[in-house]
Amino acid sequence: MRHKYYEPAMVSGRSTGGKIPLGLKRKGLRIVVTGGAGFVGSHLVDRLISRGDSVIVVDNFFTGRKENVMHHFKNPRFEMIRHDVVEPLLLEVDQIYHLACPASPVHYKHNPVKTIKTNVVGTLNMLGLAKRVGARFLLTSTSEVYGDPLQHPQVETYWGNVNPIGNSFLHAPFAPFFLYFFFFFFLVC
Ligand SMILES: O=C(O)[C@H]1O[C@H](OP(=O)(O)OP(=O)(O)OC[C@H]2O[C@@H](n3ccc(=O)[nH]c3=O)[C@H](O)[C@@H]2O)[C@H](O)[C@@H](O)[C@@H]1O
Repeated sequence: MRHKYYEPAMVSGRSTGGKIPLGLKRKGLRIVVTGGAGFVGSHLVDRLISRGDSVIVVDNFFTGRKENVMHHFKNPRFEMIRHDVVEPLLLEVDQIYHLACPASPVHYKHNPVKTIKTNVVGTLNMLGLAKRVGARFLLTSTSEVYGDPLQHPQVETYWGNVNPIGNSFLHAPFAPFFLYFFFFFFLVC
């Protein structure tokens, strides 16, 4: 009986957690990072590039800055698109990290209707892309979903101190449920 030998996938000296057959290098993924020119997004891009993935940043530069990612400009595994996620976008990718959103109160209150569109329509567009190309999807949210937390810092097991019937209903994390609702509605009706 032949045995397959596996080793942890190592890229840049770091284990990626998955297992690949001995002797084979981990294949780089094609990843889109919306909001990748922002604070959190640009650090995520650094990490993805350093582990060998190809990254497409999609950002409308509402608060993000090219300077945050310009050190990757000459890297053939890096691309950047000025695009508002409220408009649909078709890209062939393996994974989607969806971070595009005005983050601080002064920005998300600047145009509340546009903020809701970004969170709901933008997230639906990115979920639609994920469904079309079979990509894995990660949605980032905000500590605001904890409401006025009773515990600091908030650990993963803490469910927050929030009234779920309030404005939070319109937060982007609920968009997947809207999507399921619409699919169900159109399939059944
Ligand atoms: O903690 C949080 O609440 C926020 O944390 C991060 O936000 P952060 O990186 O701190 O904020 P920015 O540096 O402003 O990054 C947001 C990025 O999204 C982009 N963006 C914003 C709005 C928009 O409509 N489209 C869009 O691409 C901005 O230009 C920017 O590059 C996440 O990116 C947000 O999704 C999250 O809401």
